[in-house]
Amino acid sequence: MIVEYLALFVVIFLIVRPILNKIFRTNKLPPSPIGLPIIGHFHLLGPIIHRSFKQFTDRYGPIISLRLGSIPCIVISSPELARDFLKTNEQYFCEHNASIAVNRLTYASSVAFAPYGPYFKFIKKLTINELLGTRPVNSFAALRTKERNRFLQLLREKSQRGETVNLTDELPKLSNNIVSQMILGTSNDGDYADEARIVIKEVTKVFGEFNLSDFVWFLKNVDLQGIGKRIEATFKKYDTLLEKIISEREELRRKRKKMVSSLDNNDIDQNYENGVLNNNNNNVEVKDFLDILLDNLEDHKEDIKLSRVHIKAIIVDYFTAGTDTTAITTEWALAELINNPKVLGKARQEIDRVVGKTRLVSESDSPNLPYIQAIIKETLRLHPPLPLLERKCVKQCQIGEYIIPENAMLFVNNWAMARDPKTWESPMDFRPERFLVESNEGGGLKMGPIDVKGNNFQLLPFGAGRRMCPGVNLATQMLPALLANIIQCFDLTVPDSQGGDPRAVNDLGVLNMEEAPGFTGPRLHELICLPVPRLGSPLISTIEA
Ligand code: HEM
Repeated sequence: MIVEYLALFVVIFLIVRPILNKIFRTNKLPPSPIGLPIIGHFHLLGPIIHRSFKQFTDRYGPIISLRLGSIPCIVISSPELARDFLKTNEQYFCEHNASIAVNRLTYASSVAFAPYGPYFKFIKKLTINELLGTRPVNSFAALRTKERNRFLQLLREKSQRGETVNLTDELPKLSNNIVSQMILGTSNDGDYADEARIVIKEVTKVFGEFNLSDFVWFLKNVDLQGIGKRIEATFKKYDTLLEKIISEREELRRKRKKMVSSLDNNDIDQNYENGVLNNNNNNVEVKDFLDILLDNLEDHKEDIKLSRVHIKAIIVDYFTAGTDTTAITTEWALAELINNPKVLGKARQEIDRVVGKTRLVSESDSPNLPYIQAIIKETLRLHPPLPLLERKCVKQCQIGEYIIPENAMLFVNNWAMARDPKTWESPMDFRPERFLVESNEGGGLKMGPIDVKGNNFQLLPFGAGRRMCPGVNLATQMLPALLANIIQCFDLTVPDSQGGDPRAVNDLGVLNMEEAPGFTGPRLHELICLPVPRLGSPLISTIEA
């Protein structure tokens, strides 16, 4: 009997509460589907969270509130709301929300999840000056060319042997080689690459999972989904790897110091040129980002003193943030081009007209290749590598008619915004032309006003404002040239037997474009292609790594 009364009470409470809220406006939260006690709206979420959020948005409008366990969440899905939250009220949403997985896997010292305070500002400045600002990104152009050429060579070898290439596996290797050499130096060319990539894959997977322990307070220490166990296993693997990388570097630095102290002042002047030490074995050592971090650790000259744990966390941050995002963008772009041969044809026409057929496209050609750039933008629109921007409300605030509670999670649904016909004409079509406008100078097309840097809030693949992605320069330099090189040199044909996955491609040779669950919106099916040199392209024999 008591159970029946209790059930009746819960049902009445669930029905009456929203009505009372509406009448008395007691909580002024945005509209919300009916939730359950304790778990809130968890039971309504499917495996791909941004899809579930879009279904709620289609029903309740562009701003909704949810409760995931005990955590209030706000989901927004329009450029106007994105501007309200990320620009007009940016001070309330300038932090990322750190989950249990993030805290453990980044030693609770991640820059990406740090509060917007002195530590974050110090590392951001250091990163822009030494790694990801325009100057350092330009200074690594030769490294990127070398890695792109290696990738093209791989495609050439595969094509000569008549073998397929698994792009889902190979593209992250390329991006990880670039990011890891930018951080750890070119002498580490591939030393840790395989181990690092496996670990990064595991880290990004765990980051993307909704862990009940994050949301239901009494499950905080209960590992119902087994995620905690996987976090620990992943942590052990990469902590060992990072210790190895840092210890080897410390040993090398000790040797370098010894060598310098054995030189007299004249020798030092002769051996050091522009901050570069030549150790007489033609072995020139340039300070890389890891050296700069270790300088801070050893010298303690800066206001912010880094610890070994900070350094490990920073490496994890940049490895994970920079690898999958760029690889997945290239993979989706190639898949879209395979499914849209007209777009591919126009892209090639542009390359042949601007660059010709006797040399490879280089990064410096990008400004003259607006159609290629528009393909990258269109890919980032339809397949944003971070389908959900996640922020945390650091202080209760009022936005429009709604009160946003402190510690609420904010989700900006990039994926849903790209599919809104109010913002985009025929949103589901892959149409790079939407980003181009007529050029006054001699006809033709040029880039239109919508950029990827969040300035007009229609397109937010890199986020916006103070917590916007610092890798945007690197990604926008790297992606157009890589895509252009691949399509300049090869036709990618899709064999029916996509690694034995019958659903990856249909009878007409059209690729299945479904996504898998995950932090970075990966493709459900691997992209496996047979590279065939473009007819008569003499370029392929000239590729040098
Ligand atoms: C296509 C490539 C990439 C995309 C689409 C992308 C996207 C994003 C997004 C959406 C955010 C969150 C921004 C926000 O909250 O407003 C972010 C943050 C971040 N990204 Fe990227 N990213 C890419 C490449 C990179 C690369 C190459 C690196 C570095 C090597 C990088 C490092 C970071 C870091 C450190 C953060 C945290 C920033 C902070 O907390 O302020 N990203 N990225």
